[in-house]
Amino acid sequence: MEPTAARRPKAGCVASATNEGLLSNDLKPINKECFYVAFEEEIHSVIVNNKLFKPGERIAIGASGGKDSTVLAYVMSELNRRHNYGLDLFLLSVDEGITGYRDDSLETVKRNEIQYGLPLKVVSYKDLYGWTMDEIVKMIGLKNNCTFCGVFRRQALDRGAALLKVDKLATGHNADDIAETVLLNILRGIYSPNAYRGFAREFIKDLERIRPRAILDIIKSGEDFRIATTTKMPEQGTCQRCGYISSQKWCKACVLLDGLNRGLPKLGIGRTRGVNRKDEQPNVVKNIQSKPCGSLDF
Ligand SMILES: Nc1ncnc2c1ncn2[C@@H]1O[C@H](COP(=O)(O)OP(=O)(O)OP(=O)(O)O)[C@@H](O)[C@H]1O
Repeated sequence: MEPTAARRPKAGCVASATNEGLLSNDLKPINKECFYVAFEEEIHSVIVNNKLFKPGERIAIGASGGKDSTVLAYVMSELNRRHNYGLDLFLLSVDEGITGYRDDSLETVKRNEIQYGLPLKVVSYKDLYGWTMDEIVKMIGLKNNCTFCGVFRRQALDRGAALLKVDKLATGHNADDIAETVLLNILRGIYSPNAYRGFAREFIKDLERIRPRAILDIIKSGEDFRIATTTKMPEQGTCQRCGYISSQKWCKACVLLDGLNRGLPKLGIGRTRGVNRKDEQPNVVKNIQSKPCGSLDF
């Protein structure tokens, strides 16, 4: 997608989004230019029909420099202008401190800042937690570092959003990501946290190859789940340590950070549910009665 071109719907483009994908009104696959128009207008109708934003709101766009959030930043700024949403948009990036990876993609975000004229705020793990991911990997190795990365990123986005005083945060999570989360939540209920993560992604890709709509069907199934009225739901509160969102006394980020700072980084990893099982719980988790803050998968 050419990022700076302001694309206005063209008179000849009559394509629309259907359940079977993007088609022209004579049900032929659409060309590139009309695809862009249909794609953007489909997003516009989702925004309008679901009343996602109100005029005057401040919105942060989680900008990783990857393809999904780059498209999100482009489409949000374009639709805001085209349809006069009246939103104040910002780019929010988390620098995890991964040499050769995030430093490169942050360069893309800096280009987006200029191309779309959106103010950029970068928050770093080093500033927020005192550790870069490179330093964490040195301590814990390659096996469990994704837990730190995902949990810290989720909270870093909250913290960045608070610094920017935004009303909402938009992320570029796509249908594959949501379908994967639905499957993982089922597998976690049956097996254990983090089990089958790689399998779930591969399985979704295999299904998509056979039948692209399978992704949307999995999402629909997830939306249709009903939680038994007898199930006790976690209550949203704040972490007693850092003050950020948590359903437990300490949020997962503080549990992990505590382990890191004590030189025992594995303490906070793994299933922290069932705190009463002595054989399963490291001391730190028992002491602070920690349970997971929720699914923190990005
Ligand atoms: N370092 C980051 N800084 C800001 N936002 C992020 C960061 N990492 C992820 N996000 C947000 O979470 C979304 C999903 O991230 P994920 O890691 O699953 O990458 P992805 O699906 O490949 O998306 P992208 O192509 O945008 O990187 C991103 O689109 C972005 O909005």
